[in-house]
Amino acid sequence: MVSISILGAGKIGTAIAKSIKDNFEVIATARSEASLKRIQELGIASTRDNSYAVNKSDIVIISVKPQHFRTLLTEIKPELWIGKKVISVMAGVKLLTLSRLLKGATVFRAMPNINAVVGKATTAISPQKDETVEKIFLSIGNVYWVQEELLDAWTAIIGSGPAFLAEIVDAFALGAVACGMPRELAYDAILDMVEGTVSLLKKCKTHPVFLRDQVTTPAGTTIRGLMVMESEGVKSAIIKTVESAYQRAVTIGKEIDSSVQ
Ligand SMILES: NC(=O)C1=CN([C@@H]2O[C@H](COP(=O)(O)OP(=O)(O)OC[C@H]3O[C@@H](n4cnc5c(N)ncnc54)[C@H](OP(=O)(O)O)[C@@H]3O)[C@@H](O)[C@H]2O)C=CC1
Ligand SMILES: O=C(O)[C@@H]1CCC=N1
Repeated sequence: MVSISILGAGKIGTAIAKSIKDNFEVIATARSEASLKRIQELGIASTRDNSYAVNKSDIVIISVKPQHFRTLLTEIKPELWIGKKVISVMAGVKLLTLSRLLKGATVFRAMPNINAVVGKATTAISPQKDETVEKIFLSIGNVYWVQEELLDAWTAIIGSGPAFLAEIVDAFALGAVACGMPRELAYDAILDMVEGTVSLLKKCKTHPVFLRDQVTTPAGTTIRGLMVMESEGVKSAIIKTVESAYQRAVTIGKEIDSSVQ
């Protein structure tokens, strides 16, 4: 069985570990006792010793925060990277940086999202297709092989996207409460509506603007709401939201690259 170590089994690392543990031999690392215990309780081997984990495995997934990457590296003997496949899910950290630091390893950069927790992640991977790497990420959802140039944008839209959508759902719920709807009913109904809208957009492959126009009755309710969205700059705010997250991914990449020279 192919063995995989997951260095930094937090939110994303644990979601991956849970999904692959039946098909791969998995060992996960963390720093705190609480995290190590949490991982063990899921039936996954855990250790604080990153060198031990890397030494034991064919494939290594690095899922610490980018800011913790440098410290992580100091804990692993450099010769242990030789011959390993190493997949980083860290935001921003470039393949060039990885291959410079992990000498002798074949490096991949992947960007999943938190939907991995329910097997619905949308992961982009670079640089070139590898069957085993693909199998790992197919176990948490859909996989797209893309050029690395797209990964910072992917991070902003698909990686951070669930947080942005959650904010929008919450805003809808507050609107519902403002109109007198009970909060719990509102959340259930809004999530159904979001799911249905996504199905419609996917099934009919319609442009979102076409769907919008189908809903918008002349002198009806929707146009009044759309007028507010327009005057409040909602679309522009969302474009800027994504662009700002993208810029941060680019900056993280530069910061990490210069901090590990
Ligand atoms: N959260 C998300 O939605 C997404 C995150 N990512 C990327 O995934 C990475 C992890 O994010 P996330 O899971 O949210 O973060 P978490 O903080 O949940 O997880 C990070 C984990 O790393 C562990 N850790 C830190 N330093 C070390 C070390 N030296 N040795 C071993 N373990 C260590 C921490 O251990 P302890 O718990 O003991 O402190 C923690 O469990 C980031 O680089 C992020 O950019 C990518 C896509 C989506
Ligand atoms: O916020 C972050 O930096 C990470 C990357 C994508 C989602 N969370």
